[in-house]
Amino acid sequence: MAQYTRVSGFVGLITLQNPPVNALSAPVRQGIVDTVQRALSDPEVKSVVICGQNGIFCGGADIKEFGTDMFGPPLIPMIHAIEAANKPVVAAIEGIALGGGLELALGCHYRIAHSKARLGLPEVTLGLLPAAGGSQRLPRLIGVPAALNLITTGRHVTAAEALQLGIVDQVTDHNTVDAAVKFALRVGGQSLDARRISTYPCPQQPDLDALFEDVMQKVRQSARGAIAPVACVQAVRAAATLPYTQGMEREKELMATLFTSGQARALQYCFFAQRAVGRWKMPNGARWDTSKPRPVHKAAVIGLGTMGRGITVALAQTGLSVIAVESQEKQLMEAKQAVSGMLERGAKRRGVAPVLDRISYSQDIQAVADVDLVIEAVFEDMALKTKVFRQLSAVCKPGTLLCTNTSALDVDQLASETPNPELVVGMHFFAPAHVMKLLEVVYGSRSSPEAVATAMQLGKKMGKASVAVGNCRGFVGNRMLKLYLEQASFLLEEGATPELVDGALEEFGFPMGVFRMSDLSGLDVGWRIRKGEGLVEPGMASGQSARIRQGRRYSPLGDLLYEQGRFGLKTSRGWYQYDKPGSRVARSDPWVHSFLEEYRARHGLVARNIDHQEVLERCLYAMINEGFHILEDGIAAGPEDIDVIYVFGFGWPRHRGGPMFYADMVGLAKVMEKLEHYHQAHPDVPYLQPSNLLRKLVASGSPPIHTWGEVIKKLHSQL
Ligand SMILES: CC/C=C\C=C\CC(=O)SCCNC(=O)CCNC(=O)[C@H](O)C(C)(C)COP(=O)(O)OP(=O)(O)OC[C@H]1O[C@@H](n2cnc3c(N)ncnc32)[C@H](O)[C@@H]1OP(=O)(O)O
Repeated sequence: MAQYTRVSGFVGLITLQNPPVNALSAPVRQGIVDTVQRALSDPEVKSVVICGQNGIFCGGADIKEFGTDMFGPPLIPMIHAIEAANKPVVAAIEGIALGGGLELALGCHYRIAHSKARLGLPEVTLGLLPAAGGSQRLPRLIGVPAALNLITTGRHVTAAEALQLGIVDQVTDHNTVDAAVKFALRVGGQSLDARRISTYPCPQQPDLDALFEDVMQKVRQSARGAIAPVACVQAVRAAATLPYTQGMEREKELMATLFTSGQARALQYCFFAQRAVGRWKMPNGARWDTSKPRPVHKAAVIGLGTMGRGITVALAQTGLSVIAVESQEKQLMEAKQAVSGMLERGAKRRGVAPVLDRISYSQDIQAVADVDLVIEAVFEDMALKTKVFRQLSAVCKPGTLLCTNTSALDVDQLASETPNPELVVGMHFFAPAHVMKLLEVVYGSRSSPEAVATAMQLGKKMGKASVAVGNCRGFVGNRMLKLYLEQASFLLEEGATPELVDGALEEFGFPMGVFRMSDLSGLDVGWRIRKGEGLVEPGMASGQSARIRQGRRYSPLGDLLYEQGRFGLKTSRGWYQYDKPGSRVARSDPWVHSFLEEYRARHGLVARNIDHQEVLERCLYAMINEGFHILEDGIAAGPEDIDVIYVFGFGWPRHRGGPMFYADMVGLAKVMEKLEHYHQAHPDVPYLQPSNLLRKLVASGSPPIHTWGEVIKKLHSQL
């Protein structure tokens, strides 16, 4: 809807009304068309102001309408009518002007923004381009390089930057609508010839071809297979080289391809999934809207290794007072220096003062006596963590939340070491903890809804996509990752190389293949995890039974590399070789190839040709199948939770929506059939057998992903 009033005698004020973000739904578009017409036909009205209710201009097109039969007046003629008006139209931008919202403002003759407003064309993040003239008007207004930057990244700019770029005409700290009305009164009756952006020539740019070639190359590289950023460059190129009307034709043509693409569906699914995970629920019925978080002002971090340092930075940057505890003096000093460095670099990037004084350091666990929440981040060892939890229970004030950053260990076991197990939850951060956007909040069987709500709220404050998950080995992310890693190693045994496997996964869109990722995180880390699981047996790695552990197929390849001192990047040798320790440029290593050949010969394995398709199916479908087990077990509340975890924590390409969405796109029947095929070929790998839930979904006609919950509910009620 749009409300119309006449203010100050001569100004028609149009207010967009569609909470929460005044998205341009069909009724809003109809409202704009009607009210603009009314203002233009009223002889008393000399000028028009468009604003949004509740301090928000407009969040763009209504994303919920995409994929439905869209009705109502289309955006493009609506914006053209505003631009063509013979009375000045001023956009009063408060809060946000995003996507179609900014395109609407660009159709206005003037734009006035509040100093706290943010503007942008984020369509690319939804797999689209600004196709209501945004790709044609913005370059004409601010020049090609700046428009390319905004449109291909989708980034939001502040009002100050928008003013500097020339997107807005004025910024105010006061009431924006009042300022816009005053402005509208002043410009009423003035010529609008120079105010219609579509009539501007695109600012001249030296060597346009070279500029576009360079940008296209960079965009293709960073897009990792996403098509929208490439289409955005093509649309801006049309603005720079064609008259406006032809440019609009090109914009429409490019949008037609994007609009119905699987990538747009995936990206829009991710948008809503990211928001849906905030509405968490636990199998016992506890949920986000009935559970009250506790206030957290002061927190503590125990253990200042890599994870503890990152968590300390993340907490301090959120505005909390933090006590950072490390029992070893040397470690503590090193950590203090490292944390200060991280805070200073972060502050410099954001143009703010570093918050070093929010952190105090101590060697003594007694220092945490009065904190509201503790995050334990000591070495991944149950005995050590148990000891810390016992100490914390004795030291902390009643009601302190005790959180563990374990990546796989049993949260219930840790909780059982404390007198108040309801106050224990997992807060599983991902390295580097102050950078990575994912947080798994792990509830144990006795965690209280209040404890979960508090951890979820803290995660949100830290800017993390926080997902509540149940307690099992590896939770969601690492439980699925284990099978992905295993399949990759099996493929090496069967004839693949690290380069082939990584090539297939990087072509799929992962920023890094599995072996490059292992080199980065350290082969010693993986070895320690396997040792903790009782899988590494000294002297077994090269023996006859090396390839069977705990009754199942096992690949000791990672253990053998570890035994050679090849830990990855840190030793400059791993699955690849590196010029020096820490260098990130992975080069093929002939040693690894001969090692694999000798290994196969020793174990009587005959190398066969393996193609990219098989790599993807084996690695991804094994992981997806585990995702179905996780849903069946109730460890994740829905497929969105798994997908958000993979997109935000494991580099799953967002334009493919996450593993469960991908399975839906590929077709559940096909995923099941392939799993059956690979299980038949590898009967010693039980997890290749399709899960019960996958079978049930296929038997129910492969319903769309948003309805899987019903099948899961039915499955649970049968148990
Ligand atoms: C032929 C031409 C066709 C199409 C043209 C398309 C051009 C476009 O305009 S595409 C849309 C561009 N706009 C965006 O991408 C903005 C998306 N929204 C956001 O980035 C954020 O929501 C925000 C506006 C910055 C607000 O953030 P925050 O305050 O953190 O609140 P949220 O939790 O994110 O959102 C609240 C609530 O609003 C829903 N929502 C937000 N934007 C839209 C939208 N454009 N359409 C529909 N719904 C929207 C969001 O989903 C939340 O609701 P939930 O129920 O919680 O999901």
